[in-house]
Amino acid sequence: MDISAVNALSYEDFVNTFGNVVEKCPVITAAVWSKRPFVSLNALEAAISDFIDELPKSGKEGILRCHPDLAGRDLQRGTLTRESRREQAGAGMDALTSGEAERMARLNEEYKKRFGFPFVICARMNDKANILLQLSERCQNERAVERARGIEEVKKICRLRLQSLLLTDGANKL
Ligand SMILES: NC(=O)N[C@H]1NC(=O)NC1=O
Repeated sequence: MDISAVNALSYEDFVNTFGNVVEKCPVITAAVWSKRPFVSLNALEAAISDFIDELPKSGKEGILRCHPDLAGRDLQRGTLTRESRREQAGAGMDALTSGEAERMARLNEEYKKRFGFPFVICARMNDKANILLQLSERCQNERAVERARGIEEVKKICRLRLQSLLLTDGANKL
């Protein structure tokens, strides 16, 4: 799908296609539809990024709270979104040893208790060892630092999801 095809989409098709580029936040996609026409993939990405940046702290934290834990309950129950399932599997989150799984669960809980939102990291840009290391290190940060850091990671996840849709299988859907 090229950018002119994206610009020609009705809001229904636009939200159906891009509604999960920010995990479980289709309202962001629905909002940026009105910013068409986009000159490029980068422009669409920038519109999403600007929308997120303009949100108050509570909105940014709300976006983080829409993300499933890594190797958490949704993965175990098979209730992850398709995108998240692929990302988590790619980083080996579905194949942790029992020791790694226990450590991940303990650190995820510690992180959520400290900040009130989950640890978010772009799984496609990290491996298992690095995710565990980052999780333990980032537990030590201040809330404002982690809010900003988590949002940076959301934007990386968004970019890779947009690229997957525009450069590969998205083209076959329209
Ligand atoms: N919690 C968290 O980081 N979740 C995710 N990261 C990612 O790349 N996909 C996710 O679902």
